[in-house]
Amino acid sequence: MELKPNEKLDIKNILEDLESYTPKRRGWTWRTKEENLSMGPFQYRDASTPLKNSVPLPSAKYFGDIDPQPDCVITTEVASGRFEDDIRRMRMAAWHGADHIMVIRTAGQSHFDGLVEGTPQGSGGIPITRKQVRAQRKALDMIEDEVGRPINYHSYISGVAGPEISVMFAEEGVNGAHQDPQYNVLYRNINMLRSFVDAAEAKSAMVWADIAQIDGAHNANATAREAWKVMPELMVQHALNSMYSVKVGMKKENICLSTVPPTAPPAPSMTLDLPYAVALREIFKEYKMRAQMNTKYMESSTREATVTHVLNLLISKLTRAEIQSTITPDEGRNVPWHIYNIEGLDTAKQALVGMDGLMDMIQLKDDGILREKSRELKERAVLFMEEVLEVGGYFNAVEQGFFVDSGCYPERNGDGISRKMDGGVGAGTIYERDEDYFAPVTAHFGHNNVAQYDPSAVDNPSKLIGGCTFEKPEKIVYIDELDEVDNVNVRLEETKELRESTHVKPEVQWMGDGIIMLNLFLPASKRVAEFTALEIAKKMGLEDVEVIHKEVMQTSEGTRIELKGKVGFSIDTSTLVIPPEPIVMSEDEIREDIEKTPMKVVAGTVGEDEHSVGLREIIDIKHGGIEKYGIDCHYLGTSVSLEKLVDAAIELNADAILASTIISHDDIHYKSMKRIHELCIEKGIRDRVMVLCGGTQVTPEKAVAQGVDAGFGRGSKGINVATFLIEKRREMKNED
Ligand SMILES: Cc1ncc(COP(=O)(O)O)c(/C=N/CC[C@H](N)C(=O)O)c1O
Repeated sequence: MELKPNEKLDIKNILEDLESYTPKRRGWTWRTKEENLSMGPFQYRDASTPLKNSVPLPSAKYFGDIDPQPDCVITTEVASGRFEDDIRRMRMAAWHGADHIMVIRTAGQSHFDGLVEGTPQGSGGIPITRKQVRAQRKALDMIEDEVGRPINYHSYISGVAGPEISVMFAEEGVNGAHQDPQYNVLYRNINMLRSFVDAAEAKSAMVWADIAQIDGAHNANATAREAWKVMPELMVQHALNSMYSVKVGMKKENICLSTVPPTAPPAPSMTLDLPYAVALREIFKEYKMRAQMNTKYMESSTREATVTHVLNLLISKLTRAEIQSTITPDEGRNVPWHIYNIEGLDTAKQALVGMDGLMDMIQLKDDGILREKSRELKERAVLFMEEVLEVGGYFNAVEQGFFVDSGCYPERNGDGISRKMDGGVGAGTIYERDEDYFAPVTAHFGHNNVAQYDPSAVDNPSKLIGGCTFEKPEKIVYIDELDEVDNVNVRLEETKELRESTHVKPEVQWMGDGIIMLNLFLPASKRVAEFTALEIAKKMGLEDVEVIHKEVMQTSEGTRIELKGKVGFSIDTSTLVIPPEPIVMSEDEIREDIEKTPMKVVAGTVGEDEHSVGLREIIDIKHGGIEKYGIDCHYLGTSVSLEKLVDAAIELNADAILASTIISHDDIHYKSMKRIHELCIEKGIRDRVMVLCGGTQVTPEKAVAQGVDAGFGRGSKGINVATFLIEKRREMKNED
């Protein structure tokens, strides 16, 4: 099914016939670099092939709506718990430049000792199931065709059912996955021996399916007490998982090290994080870098998180990152919401495009603290690895609490995460394969006694059963639903009214969740402001109100509060009176009309307003202004008094007055409009002079309510104004 940009995704259509869906391709896709790409008035040195459909940055309108794409893959993490709603967010993300969709799993899935089936709702993530994976990969097939760039689908291969999930991912064409046995051990307390045996099996299936691997080192950043102190250990963790993967047969270009700049301001981030980033890339030259944004030092200020993210992006730019993972600015306060996934993506695109060509102009110093610190970190990492060997290897080192110790190795605080070799989930569940063990499957790791049945099948064991599910997808046992209540069909029924009618409710992550946000300032101390805000929200009729961000402006003078709350109603959009979009005449039609009947206008920025750019763009030829159609414009400049503007219209016998104002304090812009209208009446010209007013804070309907003929808000262009002038003049002529 081909998606149409002006039509919503049909989730029911995506769910149809999933039992026979097979993936279009396997493996990871990198972007295609476009050397010296020309876009609009510019040349780009670090860009990739542009998209067919996308949403440019807001300021792209100044440059012909260009939307250049950085050369690295850009990730967004999506997982609200309802995969059907996440599919819509994936489409929004793809239009904002994401080509790597990472699906967070429902809390604790790592401890499920088997595959989950059906489509249960998750918490903090999605229960990864075959049906849900198929639905999302099928949707991404359509979405990637719509935006014109392959999209990598990604989730996690970890936990007690790691191998089973890996096989399922290989069967279903999943393109990327986290796989790192150290994650099981340190963060999910799964038995270390089981974890590494499972990892060999899981990685083998990944190798067969060409799945790109991301490791779990970033978790040490997030878990350590002082994240900058685990840098030596991180390099050891990267080395252990990378080399283990190579030994299993994974190609190095599919091994992506998950690296997070460890700190954030007010730490002196660059002097701490950049040496580490340089050291890491010097040691792991042959591997890919997956740069993740810092999530440890992230509070509920989305602004602060965004600045930290931009500093993280600078580090990626100064060193290298083949995958740039974006974390939504609100990770510090909620499960990521639609709008924040998009903000994270736009932050990455904006910063990376803004830094296009940077490394052709600067280079990192070859001496000084950068190199000294980088060297020191590498030495500490080597010492760490040497001591691991001294104590008898990784498993012993884990038992002795080597990892995530908050000392900066070789200093130790003794507070590392220690696990017992014979402890944890899945302990004692490894069984030696019998001599006559045989599994007729592809990409199986370890001893598989095929020759006993057919020496010619040693490299292709599944030949003995005519192919396994990897060669014969029709052998996959597809289970649709297991739970009659907790499944997508029930959820779709519950939200049917909103999906299949003209009723609309606000939402942050789920269709119909009704949640909105309020952003307000209260001239009160933090605690008083918090409870005042809650009271305001209740009086507004919001339900389940919760403050999600408090920011002191000054202890007693004021506090900024952000809160969320639910609206209990929906709006039937079919009952709304929505004024038609202003139609735009063709340039030729406008020119012909002006040639036939010349037009003269006076224009100025009024009152005490010195902003001239907006009006100049409406007037000047080079901005596509109305002069290009032959309209005779008399521009009076800025801070023009209202009387002077009206008098000029009289002296010049103008057909129209164009007044611009950006300043909107105390609604001064609307008061000025009303006054211009009144002055034209008082001076007896109102019936023959058109009055148009514009500015970034102008709402057309409110402008007309002041008595003027038209208002033009943010984004208006010369052709909009010219169209109105022609049409209004025709209307006035017909009335005469
Ligand atoms: C190596 C590894 N395996 C599994 C999981 C997840 O495993 P559960 O399903 O048990 O939560 C993770 C999680 N990482 C955090 C995601 C981060 N926001 C990221 O972008 O990387 C992991 O790092």
